Amino acid sequence: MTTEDFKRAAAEAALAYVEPGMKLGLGTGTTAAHFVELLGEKVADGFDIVGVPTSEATRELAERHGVPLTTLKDTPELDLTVDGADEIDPQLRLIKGGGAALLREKIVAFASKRMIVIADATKRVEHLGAFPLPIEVVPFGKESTRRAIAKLAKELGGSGEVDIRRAEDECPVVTDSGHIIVDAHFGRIDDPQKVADALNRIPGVVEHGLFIGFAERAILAGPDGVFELEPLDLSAPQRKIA
Ligand SMILES: O=C(CO)[C@H](O)[C@H](O)COP(=O)(O)O
Repeated sequence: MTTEDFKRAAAEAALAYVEPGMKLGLGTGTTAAHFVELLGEKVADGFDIVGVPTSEATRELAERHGVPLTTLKDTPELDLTVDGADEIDPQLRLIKGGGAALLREKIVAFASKRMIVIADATKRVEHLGAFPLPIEVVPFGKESTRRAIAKLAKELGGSGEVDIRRAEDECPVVTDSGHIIVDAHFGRIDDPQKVADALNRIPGVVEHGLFIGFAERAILAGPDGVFELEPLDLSAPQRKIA
């Protein structure tokens, strides 16, 4: 089986948590895309849900697959968000933003009563930080903001390398909300809340990719099967579900 198969298996397992009439947050990325596609199949079979996409890419995908959509303006409170992640630690603290959608992803997850993370098993880590932390930054003053983040990353033990994310044409990636993304090397993040608090104090930082206290459950799929992890489970995945 390939990584794509594992992502799809995790997405499929998450469907078990979707009930008729639910208002769903729809994540962004390749794993979330599997979920949206599978949801489309359920909708075609008569399943009644409505979704709020966390990016324009997810909006387009959902429309293509016939998933009914709404907005947070019309539906400010959601039942469940299903989204991917770049890293998941044993307390289900996450690094997100590899797909440059972290701001809308966090707003949608915060508007949801529950969040379930889906991923292939390689995303599970003991400590966050090997994946550079994506941070959404206002373009005005971006070099000053980048330097302030670099200083912080160094103070907290990282290499301090902070890169403006660029597209294939070398232009900075611009998010759906008109910001840029920087990827910051904090090294091993022992205290994610400390990093989050410090980043929130830097003017120009719109949001960062640390999701702390959001996920109630992670569904991970790998060569050993599909596992569920809950945040208080500080050891390895316990419950094999497929
Ligand atoms: O946070 C995200 C997008 O901003 C994604 O959920 C994260 O990057 C995981 O993506 P993938 O499922 O493609 O590995």
